[in-house]
Amino acid sequence: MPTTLTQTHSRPHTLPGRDLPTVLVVYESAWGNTRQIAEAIGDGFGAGATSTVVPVASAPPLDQVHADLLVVGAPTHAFGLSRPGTREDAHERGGAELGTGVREWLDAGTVASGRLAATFDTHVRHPNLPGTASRAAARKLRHLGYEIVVEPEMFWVDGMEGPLLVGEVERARAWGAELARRV
Ligand SMILES: Cc1cc2nc3c(=O)[nH]c(=O)nc-3n(C[C@H](O)[C@H](O)[C@H](O)COP(=O)(O)O)c2cc1C
Repeated sequence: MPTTLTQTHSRPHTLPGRDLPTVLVVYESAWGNTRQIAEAIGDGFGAGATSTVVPVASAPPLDQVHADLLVVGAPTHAFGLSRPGTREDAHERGGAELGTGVREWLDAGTVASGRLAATFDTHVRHPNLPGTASRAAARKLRHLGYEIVVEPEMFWVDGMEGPLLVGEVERARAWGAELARRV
């Protein structure tokens, strides 16, 4: 079942006295490719966690995130995380108008309020450009004191607007399931 801001999963057979881990997936997306990946990652957690998937504009301030695992995803813009200018560029090319991004959300954080984090991005495969949003986000989270539980992961789109390459949604679901085993 897809997870959204308002929907959460709960395990039907929870052991008495053992709470489910909580996972917050925060994403940025101009054309919806990163959103699809974020939702598939949330699906991958299945009933093993209470997971919430939320666009960065609706996310709580980073300092108020107390999830057992924080997952952050963004489209790669200019070899890293988007900036106001690259988001404006995306909007002029037909993407959504985004008032803020993952860079600003992370930069507003002052301390790791959680312990564990993971990052992902969407990225054009051809040509294979250097620099990714997921590595930039992981650096910022590490700097705040988060432990990055797995290597930053890239998911491939066919071009500026997407679509995602065949199999990437399934790979994202599998990545979510793998993350669920790390919390
Ligand atoms: C201004 C701008 C700069 C971009 N720079 C890069 C880049 O450096 N490397 C890359 O692989 N893709 C780049 N892209 C393509 C984005 O990665 C692609 O638009 C994104 O993955 C789509 O995801 P979304 O639908 O979630 O916005 C760029 C896109 C825009 C709009």
